[in-house]
Amino acid sequence: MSPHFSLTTPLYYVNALPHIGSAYTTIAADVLARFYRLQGYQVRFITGTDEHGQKIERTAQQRGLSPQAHCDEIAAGFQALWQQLNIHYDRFSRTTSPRHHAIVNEFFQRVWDNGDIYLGQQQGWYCVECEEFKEERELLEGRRCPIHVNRTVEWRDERNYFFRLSKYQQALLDHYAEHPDFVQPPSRRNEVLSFIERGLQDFSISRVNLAWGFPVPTDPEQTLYVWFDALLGYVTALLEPEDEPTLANALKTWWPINLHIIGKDILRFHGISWPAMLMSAGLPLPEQIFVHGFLTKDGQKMGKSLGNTLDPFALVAQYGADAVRYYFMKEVEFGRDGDFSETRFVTILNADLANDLGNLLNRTLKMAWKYTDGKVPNVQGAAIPREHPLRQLAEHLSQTYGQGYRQLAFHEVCQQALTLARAGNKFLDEEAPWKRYRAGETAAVAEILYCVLESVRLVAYVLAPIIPQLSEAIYGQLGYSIRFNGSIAPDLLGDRQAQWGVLPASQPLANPEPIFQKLLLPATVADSP
Ligand SMILES: Nc1ncnc2c1ncn2[C@@H]1O[C@H](COP(=O)(O)OP(=O)(O)OP(=O)(O)O)[C@@H](O)[C@H]1O
Ligand SMILES: [Zn+2]
Repeated sequence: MSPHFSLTTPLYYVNALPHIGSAYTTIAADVLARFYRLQGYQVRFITGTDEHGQKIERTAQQRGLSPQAHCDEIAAGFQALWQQLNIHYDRFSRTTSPRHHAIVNEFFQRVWDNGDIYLGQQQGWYCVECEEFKEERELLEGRRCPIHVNRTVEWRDERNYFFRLSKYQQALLDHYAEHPDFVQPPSRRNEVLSFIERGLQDFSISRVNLAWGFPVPTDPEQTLYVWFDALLGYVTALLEPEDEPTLANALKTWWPINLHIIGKDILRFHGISWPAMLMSAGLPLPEQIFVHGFLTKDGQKMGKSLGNTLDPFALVAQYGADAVRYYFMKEVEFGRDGDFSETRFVTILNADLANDLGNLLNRTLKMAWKYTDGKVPNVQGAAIPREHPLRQLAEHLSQTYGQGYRQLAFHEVCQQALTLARAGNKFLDEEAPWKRYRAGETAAVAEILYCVLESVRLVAYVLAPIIPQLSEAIYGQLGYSIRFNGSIAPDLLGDRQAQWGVLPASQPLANPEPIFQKLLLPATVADSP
């Protein structure tokens, strides 16, 4: 049986349509899902929407809609964007689904039976946008949330059910000690660890005066806290459509989740509350949580609540899915913050995809039509000496790219692939096959063209999880009918295509057509000052 890999994005709040921040996490998860599928893994890639809580109730009210109608509309907006961005998720988990309700009830019961839920008095400052209590010392001047700097927090004083988080402090510390990679990158691990070391307090898992949520199973006067139910959306997503919605069914094949990809805003929920809840319910913990940085505008987190976002629908409509996917994977080191600039966007795409990669393919294909009869030159890749500069770089790429993906170092994978494309251009310039052809050196010309075409193929293969449509187009130009979208052809599975020398000698090539048109920076969408 092929190995399994399960991964999630956060389930996004449906307080507004998705923005580029939500797209960023989802692109990264899709890239990784595609990488693992190409490696022959069975993948379950989960995304979805988190639809309960006060924030949603209020937004629906402001829009004059019922909460459910509001959620349906926004959830459809998320799905539409994922389609445009060519995101191939396996499950879209919505926390208002009846099946999710059944899972939440069963999970609550386990935690209840374990004695970890009790009634207490909750007092504190609450950020509705975060759906989280904040400590006074975290707040900005004027009692504003540090993440939602345009919102003031609200005072709450109510009788709520609490989860005994403090009971799990030592168990969490032990888990972090035994699994040094549980939270990545290390800076985030240290951040969450020092938060645990400062001492954990029980947190309330119910609300009064809130209708939009699941009732607390043991006390329907209270509504379950949105985060208690939201995190369980990951579990519900593991059910097969024909399964009864029970925990046993949900957990039987895909649990524990291999990887949660999240932004740093929700690190404490994933690195502390979630594992403690799972421990209380007697379930194994997810293998890893990878925390990426923020896309910022003028140094501040872009967010739906702040309203300083970039519209991903417009960006994709203008530049195409692969351009958007490539830019964010290449330009922002995964784990760090990154500012978006449209000028930079256009510059990078033109340099990397139009020039270094697209133009290299195009000029080489044209030469192959002139000098080798529109076919891959009749050269055996294996016969190219190992010291050949392109073969050397290519073999280095095939040995390292997998680790790059597995470590979520997407920018490094892009850089290394581009290094090979650039070397291909330099090699062509230096070897000048047009001159050598005129000098009658046909064998040398065949070898030069073969090596460049094979390098382009390898770059396309390595980058296929990031730019699937472009990679498919490149493969098409090289005479393959292999698809990187939809179900994966068996000859793509495993690492075979990542090796040097795969391009078949004498394979008929397609007519050269530019695969990526140079982008213009329209004045109307130029960066604001
Ligand atoms: N600016 C951003 N940069 C990177 N990722 C982001 C950004 N904003 C949101 N995300 C992604 O979305 C997740 C949070 O989802 P949420 O639905 O709360 O979006 P949000 O835009 O932050 O909403 P709000 O502004 O109302 O808090 C983050 O953990 C991250 O995965
Ligand atoms: Zn907040």
